[in-house]
Amino acid sequence: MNLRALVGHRESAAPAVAGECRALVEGLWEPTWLVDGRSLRVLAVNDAALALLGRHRDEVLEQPAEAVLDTPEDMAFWAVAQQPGADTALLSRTLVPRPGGGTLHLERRIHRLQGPGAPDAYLVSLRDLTPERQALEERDTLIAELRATLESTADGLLVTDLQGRIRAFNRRFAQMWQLPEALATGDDEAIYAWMLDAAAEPEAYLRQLEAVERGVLVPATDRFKLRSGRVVERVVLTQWSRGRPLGRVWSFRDLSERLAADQRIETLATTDPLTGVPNRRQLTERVATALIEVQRQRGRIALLLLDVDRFKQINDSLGQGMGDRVLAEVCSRIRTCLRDGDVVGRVGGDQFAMLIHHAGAEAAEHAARRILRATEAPYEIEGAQFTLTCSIGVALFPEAADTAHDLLRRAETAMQAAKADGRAGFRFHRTGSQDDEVRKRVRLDHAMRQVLARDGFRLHYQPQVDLSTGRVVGTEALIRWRDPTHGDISPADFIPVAEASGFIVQIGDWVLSQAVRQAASWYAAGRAMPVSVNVSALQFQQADFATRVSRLLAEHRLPPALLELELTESILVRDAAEALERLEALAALGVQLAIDDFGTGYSSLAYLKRFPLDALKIDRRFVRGLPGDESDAAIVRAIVQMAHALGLRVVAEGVELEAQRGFLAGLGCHTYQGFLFAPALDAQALWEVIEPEKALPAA
Ligand SMILES: Nc1nc2c(ncn2[C@@H]2O[C@@H]3COP(=O)(O)O[C@H]4[C@@H](O)[C@H](n5cnc6c(=O)[nH]c(N)nc65)O[C@@H]4COP(=O)(O)O[C@H]3[C@H]2O)c(=O)[nH]1
Repeated sequence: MNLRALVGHRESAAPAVAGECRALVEGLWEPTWLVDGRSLRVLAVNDAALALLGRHRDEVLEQPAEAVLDTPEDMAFWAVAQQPGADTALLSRTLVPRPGGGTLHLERRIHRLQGPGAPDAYLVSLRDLTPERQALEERDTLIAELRATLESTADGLLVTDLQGRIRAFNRRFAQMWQLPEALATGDDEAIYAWMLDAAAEPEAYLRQLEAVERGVLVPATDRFKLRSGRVVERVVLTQWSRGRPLGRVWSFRDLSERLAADQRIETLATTDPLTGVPNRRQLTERVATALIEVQRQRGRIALLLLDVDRFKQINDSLGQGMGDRVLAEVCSRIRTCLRDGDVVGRVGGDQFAMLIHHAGAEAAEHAARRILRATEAPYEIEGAQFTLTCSIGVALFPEAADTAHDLLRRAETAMQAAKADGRAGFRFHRTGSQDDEVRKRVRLDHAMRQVLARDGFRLHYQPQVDLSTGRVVGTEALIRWRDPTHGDISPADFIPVAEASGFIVQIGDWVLSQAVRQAASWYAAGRAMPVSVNVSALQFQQADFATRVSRLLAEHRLPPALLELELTESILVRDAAEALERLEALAALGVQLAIDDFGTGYSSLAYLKRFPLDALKIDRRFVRGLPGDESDAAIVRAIVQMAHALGLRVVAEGVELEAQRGFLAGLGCHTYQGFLFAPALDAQALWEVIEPEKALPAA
């Protein structure tokens, strides 16, 4: 409907026009009224205006214009409206009381209708801004609430659009990434570069990021480490609006404390707080894991259970604090006796369990003896000096049991048996056949002691022959034991028993003095014939070993160069620093030092260079396959080359065939010994080989 056209009629037919104007105003959506231009009285007003302002039609119709809206601004407008040059229009916002309470935010427009045919009237219309204002206020509140939520979370949050442009991040994010103040308002690239630089492994970080970006809409979670050492979990979620992805929310959570706490809980749950070693629970688990592994490889393990004898007395007499110190010391001594990979755990008040890998009866026995020796050495704690003993029970897998729980129980029973046996010792958990074996070893050990006491051992000497000249240039002393009933007993059988029981020290002493005496007597007879003597680890470890050697040489007036000591590789590896000291003392005496059974142990160039050695003996296991076995040939060739490079003499053992001799000579090996030339002979027979013309002088 055309307002102007309609209102234009009023001039010609005033009452009809007033009615039309009213109808026109009534028909408008907006709250509107019409004010007569001359009288400034309200001509017409629509229901929308009356409802909004809470007025009744009769209150305003024909009334002065300000009867509808009486704000100061409106009143001022109408007051001067008749004056020449006065404003003909007004547009502004205003506040009026809402009928029934509250305030209305209005935009009011007064507009004088002008132009040909237009009635002389003012059209006043209102726009209710209240809902818009409310929406704005609500949005501001919502934003404030969201911001507060963003800031109140413990996670670092970063909001980006789909192109990765940063839209917002919270303070925690800036803290977590240690974002400098200047960067916080910096450009996106600088922030991203900073983040990349803060990652402990930038390459991996980038790869993870790319993976996240590829899967735009898929929620992703990953973890990475910062250079500060902190571990961060990242969760990426897509932001949606009306079914369309808008961007992503990256939340970063610092897991370091949680992981450390988990670790602490795990440690508390699995370790013994006093000694720091695994507790019973963890030890049992470790045994169970080892069993699975060992079963697969058909291997063996030994479980030793140690109980400190009469620990209650220690606790009662020295106090519980000291008792704890003693247990800690016992534990640390046990640890020194174990190899890497073996495990000690505290499984009870004064009980420790040791898991020994790859150990059969012999190795377990060695370990038990080592541990007993270590724990029985004198203690000095806070000025108190004392000694203690321990009892050990040994259970072997697969003989004794095949579960961790049973193995522990068997070790415990064996430990109880050791206690019942008088303490300060060890016992195996026994099956019948093991019993037999141990009985045999005990008998052998006993017999050995008696043989030594009545001087029943003999030494034989195996000639060592120069490969280039064919002359005998040395001998190896080998112990012999002939039992009246059992005949010859091989050193390969009784030496390990003597080593396990410690009796090897006495046997070794005897061999050494016997060999020195023999070499001295050959020397006195005009034959400088070097003698090599096997030295066991335990013997070598005696603190006064070098002194004893020196005393023997002096006593028999043997030039030190005529005595060679054969040591096994394990001696050098076990306690390298101490071994070096002892070897240097021996080298200083002038005796020769050789590594026996070279290649079977822990061959390492490092120790060959470090120790003052003179010779290497190639183990006869490598000589056996010569010259046909390629791997033996390669090993022997490598050993000879290495010895040449280090300026060491090489002696090949166990040469039985001419072809072996020829091969070794071809390689430049210096000497050999073996049945090809002669087995170990008694001194008389050897003399006949080396000095057929001369009679043997008495040893
Ligand atoms: N198949 C074969 N064997 C040969 C040949 N030539 C020599 N043999 C044997 O090889 C062994 C060499 O001694 P070993 O490697 O030091 O190995 C020795 C050594 O480890 C130990 N042993 C012997 N006597 C002593 C000793 O006085 N003290 C110490 N600590 N250990 C000793 O007992 C091991 C065995 O000694 P034995 O039975 O005397 O065995 C000796 C010797 O008789 C050969 O051509 N073929």
